[in-house]
Amino acid sequence: MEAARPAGTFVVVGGGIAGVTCAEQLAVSFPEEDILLVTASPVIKAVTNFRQVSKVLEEFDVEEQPGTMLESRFPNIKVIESGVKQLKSEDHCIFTEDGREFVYKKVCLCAGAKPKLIYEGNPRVLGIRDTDSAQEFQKELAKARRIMIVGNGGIALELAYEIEGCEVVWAIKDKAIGNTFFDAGAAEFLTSKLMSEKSEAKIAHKRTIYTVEEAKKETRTKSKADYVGSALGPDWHGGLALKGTEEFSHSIHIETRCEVKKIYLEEEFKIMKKKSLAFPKDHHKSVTADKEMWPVYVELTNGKIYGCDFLVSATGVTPNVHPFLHRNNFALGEDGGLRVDDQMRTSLPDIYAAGDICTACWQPSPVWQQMRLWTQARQMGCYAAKCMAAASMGHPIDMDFSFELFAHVTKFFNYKVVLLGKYNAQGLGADHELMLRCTRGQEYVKVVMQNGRMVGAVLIGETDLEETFENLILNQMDLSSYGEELLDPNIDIEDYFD
Ligand SMILES: Cc1cc2nc3c(=O)[nH]c(=O)nc-3n(C[C@H](O)[C@H](O)[C@H](O)COP(=O)(O)OP(=O)(O)OC[C@H]3O[C@@H](n4cnc5c(N)ncnc54)[C@H](O)[C@@H]3O)c2cc1C
Ligand SMILES: NC(=O)c1ccc[n+]([C@@H]2O[C@H](COP(=O)([O-])OP(=O)(O)OC[C@H]3O[C@@H](n4cnc5c(N)ncnc54)[C@H](O)[C@@H]3O)[C@@H](O)[C@H]2O)c1
Repeated sequence: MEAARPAGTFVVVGGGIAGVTCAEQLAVSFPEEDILLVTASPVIKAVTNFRQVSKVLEEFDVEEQPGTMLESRFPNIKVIESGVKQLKSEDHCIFTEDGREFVYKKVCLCAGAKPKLIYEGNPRVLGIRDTDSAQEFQKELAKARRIMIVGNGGIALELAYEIEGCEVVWAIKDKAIGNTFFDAGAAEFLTSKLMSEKSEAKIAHKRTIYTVEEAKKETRTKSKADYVGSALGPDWHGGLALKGTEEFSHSIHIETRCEVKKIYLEEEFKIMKKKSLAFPKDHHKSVTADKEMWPVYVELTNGKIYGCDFLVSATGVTPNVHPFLHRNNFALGEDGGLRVDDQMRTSLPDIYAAGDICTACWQPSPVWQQMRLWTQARQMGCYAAKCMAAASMGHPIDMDFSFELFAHVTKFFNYKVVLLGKYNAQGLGADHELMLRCTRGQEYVKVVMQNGRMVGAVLIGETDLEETFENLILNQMDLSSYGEELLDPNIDIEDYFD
């Protein structure tokens, strides 16, 4: 006898970009059905002003909104504001913090990720993930004279450029800045901008819009404070004054090829009688001992010790799988995310996952890789909903086109940055060539070539090359005969390949 089809609704867990996009798409696919969006955060993230810049590049704004706004846009979505504390996969149900139980026929887990902090729990170590943690950081920065940033990815890059009025010691494991996005050449291009005084007319670029009044946030209960809110995204710092106590605009010192060896709070440090270093204002002068006392001291693996007001750990994220693991034997990826296949299914029946929580385990296109980014959260959320709908109707669907080519557009140091395909020659071994074009202070163009074909590119500045390069990577045209002309600024490459 055929097993009875489980009753229940479509449920989505998480009110970040992945969850909201998934719920919206389900609401469109099943206008007659109720879609439940269960989220621990008091606000949801909505994608607005979506622009398809080219075939795969997309840009959009993000608004933090109360759940009721989503409900009014999609009358068949119901937002439940409570964290999921348990998932019973065998019974097809979830239990929320406020004591409710919801039975699902299919559920998509979109609970995001948490910052992977070094020295988690130390009161002088901060991480940045959601609006609350960003505001906490801003509050501490407003009292600070010197901070240390540890990590070399997106958050560290943004902070290093944005912070004013505070000395910043930036400690990185690598030899150049921004290792998750750039090679040493691009890093050098950006470092020169970082080290020169920031332009006075700093262009305002605030894209994240916060529409929820402070009052609403203050009504959060203590138990909810244990949950992380949705991750911040493009221009998260646009509305925050990232300023320390001092009057200078920018003061940064980079310590390369080192990690944090140990952290000492002030009292501990005094007893040890070790020496800390003064902030190296002039790189040509020899380093001197610091005469000031600081709330925390950071000893680096290169032997140097710096005192500071606090340390920001911008050291990546871990998928937020913990609330769902109890008695559920999920297959996990190497990075700890829920493994999903090409239909966004986890290893357990009727459970899908999308966004930062999941690890893409399908055979990817040769020029796509997963990165925990805003754009991928939206694409995965949307595609997961389509897969859930297709499975309900009994047929799988083809992989969405957005997974054909990795494409990310962002802004670092006020430059537009476009990353395409294997932009850092990821996984290509020695079997590739790089071509470069660089005009200091203006643009940096790097293409990654393999067997005469373009497989990746980094475009910094207003290069206008993204669409053409995207096409060249997608159509894998043999470009061997063009040689270096490919990057010749005197040739209009768009006309060339028309
Ligand atoms: C400071 C910062 C800057 C960034 N900048 C960029 C950028 O410029 N460009 C870019 O592409 N990406 C950026 N990112 C990354 C991007 O924000 C994330 O990849 C993306 O938002 C992930 O979306 P998500 O929906 O998967 O997860 P999240 O946004 O983390 O949402 C998870 C949701 O699940 C909820 N939740 C958690 N646990 C539970 C539970 N047990 N029960 C119910 N609900 C739960 C949370 O409250 C939240 O609503 C940035 C990230 C940070 C932290
Ligand atoms: N503009 C953007 O696209 C943008 C901006 C900010 C954040 N983000 C995203 O938000 C998420 C969080 O950002 P993030 O900067 O924390 O993560 P990230 O993954 O971008 O970078 C983490 C960095 O920390 C370093 N690191 C890891 N462990 C370390 C340790 N123990 N000691 C020293 N360094 C260590 C890594 O080498 C890496 O440089 C990421 O998914 C990131 O892609 C994107």
